[in-house]
Amino acid sequence: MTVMIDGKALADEIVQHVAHDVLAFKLKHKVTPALAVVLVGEDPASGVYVRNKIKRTEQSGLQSIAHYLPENTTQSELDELIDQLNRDESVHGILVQLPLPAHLSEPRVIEAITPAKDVDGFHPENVGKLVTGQPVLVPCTPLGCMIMLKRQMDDLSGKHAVVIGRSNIVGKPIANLLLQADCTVTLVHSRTQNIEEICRSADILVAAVGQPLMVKEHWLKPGVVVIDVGINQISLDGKRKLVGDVDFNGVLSKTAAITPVPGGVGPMTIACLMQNTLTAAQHQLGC
Ligand SMILES: Nc1nc2c(c(=O)[nH]1)N[C@@H](CN(C=O)c1ccc(C(=O)N[C@@H](CCC(=O)O)C(=O)O)cc1)CN2
Ligand SMILES: [Mg+2]
Repeated sequence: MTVMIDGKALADEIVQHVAHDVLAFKLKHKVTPALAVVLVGEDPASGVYVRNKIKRTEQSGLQSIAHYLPENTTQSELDELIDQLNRDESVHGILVQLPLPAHLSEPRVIEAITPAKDVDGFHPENVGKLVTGQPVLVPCTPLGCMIMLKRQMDDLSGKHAVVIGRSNIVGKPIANLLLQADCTVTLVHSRTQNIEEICRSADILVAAVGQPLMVKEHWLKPGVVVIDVGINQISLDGKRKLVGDVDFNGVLSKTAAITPVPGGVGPMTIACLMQNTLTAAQHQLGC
């Protein structure tokens, strides 16, 4: 019997915990930690994620500040808004929803956010801290994955963790977090040879590649714990369906535990954003 790792239930638990700590923070400092979320354009999926972030921000007792900018926003207009949010002492966390429209530079925007307010953990200074083992603001999806793994496994030490995908948002940071948890880490990607063979030696498999149903039953060792970061829309029997990077139904005979899509990693990403906003506020107020 495989364990279904319930990301939604765990996310609810984290948000409740954050709400408790936010209350204590407010009583102590007479300040409400605030998260500013910036959405540029009309991407429907981004719109859903931003709405959910705002809902969770309010549930956590944090102050939510939303900036909706039109698709044709210029780079200098966006730079100007970020600069204003950086200087505003009542704002503790800043998040610019990705992807941005093609005419805007994501690296430039990420680097414009002051590292202390970078609740996404994407700024090179925060990436450097993560890689050198002094993490403060850790990217939300990898943080959520690690919380789920630690809940599921007594000890990660010495386990072979295979990460599929080398993105800055998920693959690279999670490989570093697994390394810090004393796993032996292999990061594989589209140019890797023998990818199936490498995956078959994994005790922990993290799939973050954006290829629907790519990981099949014969890629897995019995007893593996699978974290599926993929969120892919496919058309099945004429209906749109959300699936992960792992062939969920096909692999259940092999897995000791697995995250579903939806209801696995996704909700944890938003819960960890709440945790990061509180962490950012605590650091800014010197506690
Ligand atoms: N600035 C950022 N941009 C993006 C990030 C990020 O962490 N920071 N990550 C993703 C999108 N994302 C959060 O922003 C995100 C994606 C998915 C979910 C989620 O809860 N998914 C649900 C399914 C939702 C659906 O029905 O479509 C699930 O998996 O259960 C939350 C957050 C890229 N951009
Ligand atoms: Mg761009």
